[in-house]
Amino acid sequence: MLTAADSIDAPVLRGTPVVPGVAHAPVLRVATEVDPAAVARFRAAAPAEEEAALAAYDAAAAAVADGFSERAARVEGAAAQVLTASAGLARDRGLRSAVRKQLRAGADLLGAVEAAVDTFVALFEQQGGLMAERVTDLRDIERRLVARLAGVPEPGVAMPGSPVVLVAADLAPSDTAGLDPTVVVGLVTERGGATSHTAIIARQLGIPCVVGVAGVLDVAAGVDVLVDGTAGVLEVRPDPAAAERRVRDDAELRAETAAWTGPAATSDGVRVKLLANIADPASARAATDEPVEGVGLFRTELSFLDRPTEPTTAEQAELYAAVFAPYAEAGHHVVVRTLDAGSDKPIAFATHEGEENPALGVRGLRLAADNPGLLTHQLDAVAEAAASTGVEAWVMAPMVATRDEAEAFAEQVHARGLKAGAMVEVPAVAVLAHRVLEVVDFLSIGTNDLTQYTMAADRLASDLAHLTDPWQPAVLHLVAITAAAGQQAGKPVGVCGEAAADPLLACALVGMGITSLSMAPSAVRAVGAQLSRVTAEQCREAADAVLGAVDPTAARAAARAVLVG
Ligand SMILES: C=C(OP(=O)(O)O)C(=O)O
Ligand SMILES: [Mg+2]
Repeated sequence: MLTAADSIDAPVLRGTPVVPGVAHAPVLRVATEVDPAAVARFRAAAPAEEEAALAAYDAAAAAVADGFSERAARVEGAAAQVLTASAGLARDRGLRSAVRKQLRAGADLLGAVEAAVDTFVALFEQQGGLMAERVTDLRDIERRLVARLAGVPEPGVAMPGSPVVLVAADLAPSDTAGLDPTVVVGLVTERGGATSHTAIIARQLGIPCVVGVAGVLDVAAGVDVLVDGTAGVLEVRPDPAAAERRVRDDAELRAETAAWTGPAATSDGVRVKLLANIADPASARAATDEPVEGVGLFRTELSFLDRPTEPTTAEQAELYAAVFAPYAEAGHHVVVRTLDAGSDKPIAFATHEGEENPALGVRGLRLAADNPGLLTHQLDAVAEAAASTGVEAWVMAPMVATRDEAEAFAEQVHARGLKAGAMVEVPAVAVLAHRVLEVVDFLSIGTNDLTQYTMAADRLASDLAHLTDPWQPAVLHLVAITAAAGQQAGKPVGVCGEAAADPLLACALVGMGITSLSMAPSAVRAVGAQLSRVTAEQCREAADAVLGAVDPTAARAAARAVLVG
C-alpha cells in the first residue's frame, strides 16, 4: 500500500484514458463494503417470520429507491436517467417476489436478498449486452439494501468539502451519477472500459477519468495524485509545483476548447467534417447546439429498444423526419444507419433468439436475409422522410462482411435515390475496402466493433479493456488501409466509433486520410480545438508514428510527441 508518507518516487500507473483533462488532489477511496459488524448484528436479530421479514425488506427497498429518486431529481441528463433506472430496479416486483420465494424456502432475510439478487444477476448475464451492464446496478442495490436492513448508512461516495480524486475498484452508476465536478476533480478505477457507466457519466460531467488502472487500489486515501485523463496516467505523489503547472495549462486548454466554434480545420486550413452521433429526435435537436456539420451516425435501433413489434413504415417515416428536420434547415446531411439489432442491442422484433454467440451471429444487415421486410420498410421510410424534409440523407448498413452484401444493399438504397454506404466493423471489409468501395458511395468505420472483432475481445468486458482499445496498432492499421482505399477511390471514409472522439487519435486519423469524424456531440469542441492547433503535416506524422508503435501506450506517447510536443 502506498501511503501519504511513502518515499517511493512518483510511481506512474497506467490505464485506459476516457475523459481528457488534468487533475491534482488527494485520493478519496469509495467505501463499497457495508460494516461487517453491523451486518452480523442484524443477522443475529433478523425477523424470522416471513411476513415480518418481507415488511422489513419492503421498508429497506423503499428507502433505497427513494434515495435514488431524490438524487435523480437534483441532476439532469444521463445522470438522472441512471438514478431513475436504479430506483425502478430497487422497487422491482420481480425482485421482491424472488426474495419472498427464498424466505418461503427457509432462507433468513439477508440470505434471501443475496440469493434473489444472484438469480437476477445470472439472468442479466445470460441475456448479455446492455442487460449484463446492469449487473453493477444490481450489486449496488444489494449493498444498499443490506446497509438499510443493518441500520447503517448506505455505502458509496461521501462528499468531502475540498477537491479529491475518487479511486475505486469500480464505481456503481449511482455513485457517479450526480457527482459534483468542482469537488470530484478526477476519477480513477481499477476496472471498467471506455464504454462503462463510469466513463459515460464522467464524460457528461467533464471529469478527467482513467479506467482499468491496475494497482490503483494500492494507493491509500489521502495520498496526493495527478490524473492525466488524456494520457491515461495516474502519477502518485507528483512534484506539487509541476503538477499545479500542468493543471493550469490544462485549464487554459479547456477554456480554448469551450470557446471553439468550428467549422473544423487544421491550423493550415485543411477542412475536416465533425459530425454528431445521435439516437432519436431529442438527441438530434440537442446536437445542433454544438458546432457540428451534420449527423455521421443515426443509430436507428436505439429508438426501438422497447418495441415488441416492428414499427410501421409510416411510424418510422415520422420519426426519421423529426430527426432530419433541424439538419434540413441547416443544409447539413444525415447518415442513417439501418437497424443494428442483435448482440449488445437486442431488439424484440428483429433479434434471433438463443444464438450461441450473438456477437458473431445474425445481427445488423444479416437480419435482412430471412426478413427482407425489415430493411425495405426502413429504406422506404428513410426515403419518404428525406423527401418530406428535403434533407440530404445517406444510408449505411451495419455489420457488412463482404462486397456482395454491400452491393445488394447499395442497389436497394440507390433505387430510392439515396447515397449508400457500408460500415467498416468487420476486419474483412477493412482489408478489402478498395473492393467494397467499388459498390458503395462511402464508408464509415465503426471502431468500437472493428476493435472488438480485430482483437477478438468483447467490447463490454471490462476485464478486456486493454484489448478493446482503439489505439491498438492492429486496429489502426486496418483504419489506415480503409482510409487509403477511400483516397484512392476518391470517396469519403469517416470514423464514427469512439476513436473519433479522442482529440489526439482524431488528428492521427485525419493524417491517415479520414475525411469526417462523427462522435458524441459533447466531444466535438475538444476534437475541433485540437485539430485547430496542428498542421495537416503534423497529422500525417502522427499517423506514421502511431502506425509504427508496438502497443497502445507507445502509440499514445508517439502521437502526443508529434501533436503536443
Ligand atoms: C459506431 C459503432 O457502432 P455501435 O457502437 O453502435 O455498435 C461502432 O461499432 O464503432
Ligand atoms: Mg458497431
